[in-house]
Amino acid sequence: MTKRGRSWRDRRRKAKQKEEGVLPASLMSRDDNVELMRWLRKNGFQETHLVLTDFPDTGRGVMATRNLKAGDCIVSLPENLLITTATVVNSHLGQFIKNWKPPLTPKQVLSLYLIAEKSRGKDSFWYPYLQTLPTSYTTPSYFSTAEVDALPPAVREATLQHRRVLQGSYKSLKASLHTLEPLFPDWKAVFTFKSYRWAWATVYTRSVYKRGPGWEFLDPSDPDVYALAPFLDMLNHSPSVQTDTDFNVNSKCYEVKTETACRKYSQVFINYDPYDNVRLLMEYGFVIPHNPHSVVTFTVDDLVACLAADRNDMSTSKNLLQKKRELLSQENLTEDLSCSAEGLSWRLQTALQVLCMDHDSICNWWIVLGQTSQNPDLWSAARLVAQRLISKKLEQHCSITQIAEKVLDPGSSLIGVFILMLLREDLHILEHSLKDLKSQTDDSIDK
Ligand SMILES: C[S@@+](CC[C@H](N)C(=O)[O-])C[C@H]1O[C@@H](n2cnc3c(N)ncnc32)[C@H](O)[C@@H]1O
Repeated sequence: MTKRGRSWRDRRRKAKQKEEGVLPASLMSRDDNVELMRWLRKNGFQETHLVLTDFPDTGRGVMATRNLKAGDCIVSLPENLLITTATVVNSHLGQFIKNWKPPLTPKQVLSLYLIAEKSRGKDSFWYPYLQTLPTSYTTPSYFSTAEVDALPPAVREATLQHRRVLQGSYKSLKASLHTLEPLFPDWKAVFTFKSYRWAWATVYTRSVYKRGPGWEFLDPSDPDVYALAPFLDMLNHSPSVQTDTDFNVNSKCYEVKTETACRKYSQVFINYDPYDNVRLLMEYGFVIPHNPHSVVTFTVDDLVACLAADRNDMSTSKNLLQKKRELLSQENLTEDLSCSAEGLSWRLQTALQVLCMDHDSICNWWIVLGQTSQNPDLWSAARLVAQRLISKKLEQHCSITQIAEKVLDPGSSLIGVFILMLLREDLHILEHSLKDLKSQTDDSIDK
């Protein structure tokens, strides 16, 4: 029998709880959470009707203890409980940050501060908060080699880029870490790449938007808009809710208002933004099943390759093709060429029709800006190319998914679960889009 890890057993238990309709487990009796709530209240956090809870499908989140209606302010966190660049500048680290060479970005400042405060243990004001933070994450810098290899090429590239940014960020600040020696005699052991990776992921996955004062000594290439917000950062994301989260300059509190009612004993979500699953995986380390914002994207080269597959197609002559490529980039039709559970995006349909035009009709290329029904012949040619495009992508995706299913063990890694979920969602989108195109073709033959 294969040995199953703790995360597998946890998920099994949660799945069983879900099947049995058992209430999710409250986390409020855990010492660290009791301490967190006590600390928050002592520092001006207003009582909420929310409790920390372990949910079967999302892990730790927040549950409503009464019905919440649209317009309710569900969290109000005073400014003194936010960690921003101002917190760091006004701390014992401030003078070091001001003199850092090369200048630090706001994300680097917050990451350094998190590591510094964590290393102070109970002496840190933030200790009750820091001890409730995850000790590791499921963002790209935590993917194993097998997990990176299992990704589709575009997502793999985004993962590697994410890692390069993190490594570059650590490398650039490393040169001046020794200046912290007066505060941290063991700075080499404290500010390691591993601790930086953790702090960086904490800032990435848990910050809310709050515009800072624009410190002249910070690198302006990264905007100063991040704030770590204890308790508020326990709220999970759902694409189907609407929330209004912002700093209220009158009350001097960071507030979350829900625009979506929530029933007592249900999980309270906020909406991070209308992100697709790739972006959620890259930035937050999770994916949403049936995410309405998920898309499979194509490049112009993908489209052209399918056009060229039809050797009789006059629309592929070299000069004409070049002209069409220029047209697409001039009209900003080279990006967001995608399909979703709703079918082909307007941009993909339009780009395909442009590519299917012949010499004579290309002068009037703008006719494709209307409905596809206005150019039935052109659209039926474009639809055939679209079918080839999607069949090809589906074939590639099937083999990527089959390999991933063999090499990834969702029983022992949550990252594996998310990667497989991402791949299967993409398969579903492609299958659905292909079916839709085929039935459109059948309908047009029947007419
Ligand atoms: C701001 S934190 C939310 C609280 C977090 N679940 C915790 O226990 O600390 C954001 C992280 O929560 C997780 N998360 C948020 N929404 C999720 C969802 N709908 N499903 C699964 N994980 C989610 C992801 O790991 C994400 O990086």
